[in-house]
Amino acid sequence: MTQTTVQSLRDKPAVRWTALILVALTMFFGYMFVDVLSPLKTQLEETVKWDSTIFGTYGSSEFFINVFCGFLIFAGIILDKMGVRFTAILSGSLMLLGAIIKIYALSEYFNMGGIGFDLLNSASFPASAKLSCIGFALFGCGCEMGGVTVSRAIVKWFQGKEMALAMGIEMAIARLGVFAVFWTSPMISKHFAQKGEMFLSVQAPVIFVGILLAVGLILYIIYGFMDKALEKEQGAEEIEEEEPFKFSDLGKVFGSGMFWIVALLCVLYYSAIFPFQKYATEMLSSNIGLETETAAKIFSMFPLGAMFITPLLGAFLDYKGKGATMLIIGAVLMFACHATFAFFPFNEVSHMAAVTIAITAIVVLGISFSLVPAALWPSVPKIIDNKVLGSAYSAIFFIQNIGLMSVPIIIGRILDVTNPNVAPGEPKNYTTAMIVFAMFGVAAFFLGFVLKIADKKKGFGLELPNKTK
Ligand SMILES: C[C@H](NC(=O)[C@@H](N)CCCCN)C(=O)O
Repeated sequence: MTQTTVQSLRDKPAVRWTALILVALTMFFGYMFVDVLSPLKTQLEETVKWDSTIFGTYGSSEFFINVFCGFLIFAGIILDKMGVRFTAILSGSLMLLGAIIKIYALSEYFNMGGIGFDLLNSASFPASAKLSCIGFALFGCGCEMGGVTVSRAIVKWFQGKEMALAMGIEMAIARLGVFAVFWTSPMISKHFAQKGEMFLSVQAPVIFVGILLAVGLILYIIYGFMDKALEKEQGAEEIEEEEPFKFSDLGKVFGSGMFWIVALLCVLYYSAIFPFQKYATEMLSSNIGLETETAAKIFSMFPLGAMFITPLLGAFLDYKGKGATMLIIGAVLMFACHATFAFFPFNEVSHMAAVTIAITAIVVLGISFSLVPAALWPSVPKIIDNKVLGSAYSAIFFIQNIGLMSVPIIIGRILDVTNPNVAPGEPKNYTTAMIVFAMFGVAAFFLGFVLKIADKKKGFGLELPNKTK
């Protein structure tokens, strides 16, 4: 006699992996948009007169609303109250709205005195930059909200199944987005620059990724139908999710010493990664004398390496442990890369040697960027009570966003101060800026040690494997 069991949608691998691909693709487009202008810093300087301070402020603006209005905390509440479907579509819409504003800000029409130009323009801060910041800030709300929502969606579909693998793959797909944009953005820009279309040379890459964000919103809507079908089938209460957000949870989270060590380690480490991405292309062309397109291609090896190694290191952590050690090694490697760009005399060696050393340093940073995220995020459940895990993650993101917001401004200011007589588009001295990035590595290294010692004393099991035999 054969027995037939009714399979839930979650039990069908093809269905749950389709759900993952739908939400991960939107994050892929989101991460592309985050860095769409990063390889074009020099062109922005020449075309729309953004000096390094302005560029830094623009880079920071992604996090303005998340930090100053505490939007990330509200995002958690919205997610709890309205659910994954609504929040996913809201975050996708915010990302698209931000993109449309940025596309308008970089248009020839606007910059030639179009609607809103006179209202926003000032000698010290061009209207194109102000409006781009507004667009990027709205986009940033959607992107960070999307990040939290996607994690929740993965829990919904994968809890009790391949959840860590699904999270690793989602992160890898996001890294692929950064890789893709460091290739496509300079290529599109060059195409229009060669035709003498200066505004389009910075606007067209944004239009391209803006269209992808519209596709991303459609994917979120399609995901919404799958989400609804799952809820209808099982009933929302049957799906084990994290506890709903409560303000009192924040007290418990902020009262934990271990939370502060991890949150500070996170802000220090990520402050030397995402803000560095914004300056890396110009730093490479300045240090080694490369064209923008070539410098961006070299830098694209960073997210690509991280994409392949992160899931492997996640698996290593699952079976062998050594989470705190991985954080320490990651910080050392990050310091080594930034210190190389700060101190190595690239102009005193052959071009070939300079390029080889630069590529090696970038690959080392890629390994570091695999070690730290692979070890950091899965460490949080070991030190924080499961009941307040959702609040802990949003609190860590909030603290991290403060660093991601401040550092690009600081680096931009440093570049302008240390390069007083450098004309727009000319190579810059990046030594001081790179020393600052390297110092974040030193601080993260010490915090990694503090974490390891605290773990040894209190027995959180950060060095132990996740999987029990
Ligand atoms: C998972 C982690 N993402 C984050 O930390 C985000 N809060 C920051 C993303 C910055 C770009 N918007 C990661 O990507 O490792």
